Amino acid sequence: MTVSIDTHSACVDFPIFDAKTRSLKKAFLGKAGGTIGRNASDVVVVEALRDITLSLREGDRVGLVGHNGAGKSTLLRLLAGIYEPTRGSAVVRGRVAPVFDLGVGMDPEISGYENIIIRGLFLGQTRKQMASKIDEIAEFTELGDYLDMPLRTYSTGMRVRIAMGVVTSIDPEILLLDEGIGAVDAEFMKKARTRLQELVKRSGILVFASHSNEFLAQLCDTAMWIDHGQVRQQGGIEDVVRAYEGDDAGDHVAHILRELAASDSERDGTASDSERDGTASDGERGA
Ligand SMILES: Nc1ncnc2c1ncn2[C@@H]1O[C@H](COP(=O)(O)OP(=O)(O)OP(=O)(O)O)[C@@H](O)[C@H]1O
Repeated sequence: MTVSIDTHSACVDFPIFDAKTRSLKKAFLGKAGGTIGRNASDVVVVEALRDITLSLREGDRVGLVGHNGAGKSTLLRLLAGIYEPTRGSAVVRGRVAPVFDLGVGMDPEISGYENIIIRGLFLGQTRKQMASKIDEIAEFTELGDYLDMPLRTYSTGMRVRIAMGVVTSIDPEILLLDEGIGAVDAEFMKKARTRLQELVKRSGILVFASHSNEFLAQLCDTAMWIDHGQVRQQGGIEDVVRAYEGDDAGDHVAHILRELAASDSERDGTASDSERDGTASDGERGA
């Protein structure tokens, strides 16, 4: 099956039944957040997304940038099928792995091992697939005997290790990432970063919302600037970040992209086993 995402003039409104309507300034656009208005029934609504038309195909890696409340998370949830468009349409073909909240799908009363399986099922894997990956994931987490202990005995970072281990072990057709994944301790992130980049390479389509230009440059090719629920600009990641955040940020992205290209070509000279494996799984996926 070919993977694809197509939305046509998709809108998402959130009706707010208990809004203090007296203090509502009509047509006022703050810097953050979607437009506040009224629907046909005169109920106050937040227009989180307005007329989003986009078309993504296999191989697309799109970063979402924009102010707080611009609509990035709402767009990811629309693509994940968590929200239906209020108007317009959203058609998503392919197995979606939504990675929004690393804690979702984890049970504090069962062991780390059991949580690895559960979390994998939550992301669309089968029990058999998870059983074949569990040793490798366990090793990645470096949690040792803790994996037999109930999850409630873990620190936050230890839980994140489990979640990251599982997320980066799957083969998603459509990977939807919210930025929370950036919040891991630096040393572990270094190790997780390579796995995350490999995960993205295996995915058919990536849509990634983040405020970190470094992360965006590492994982995406193109970007989309969401502004008050609308697509303000779409294009190469450097251009979009430059338009959204200014020249310093644009230059920073350009610098990261140059560094990545340099280290890629350095590695290409001496292709490692993991790279050859990566190419092989690219070919296998989608069969
Ligand atoms: N469940 C909800 N009920 C009401 N309004 C909501 C809900 N979820 C989001 N919104 C509103 O929709 C708009 C878009 O929010 P969204 O979370 O998509 O923004 P975002 O771009 O992801 O922001 P951030 O960068 O701060 O994470 C905001 O105005 C927000 O207040």
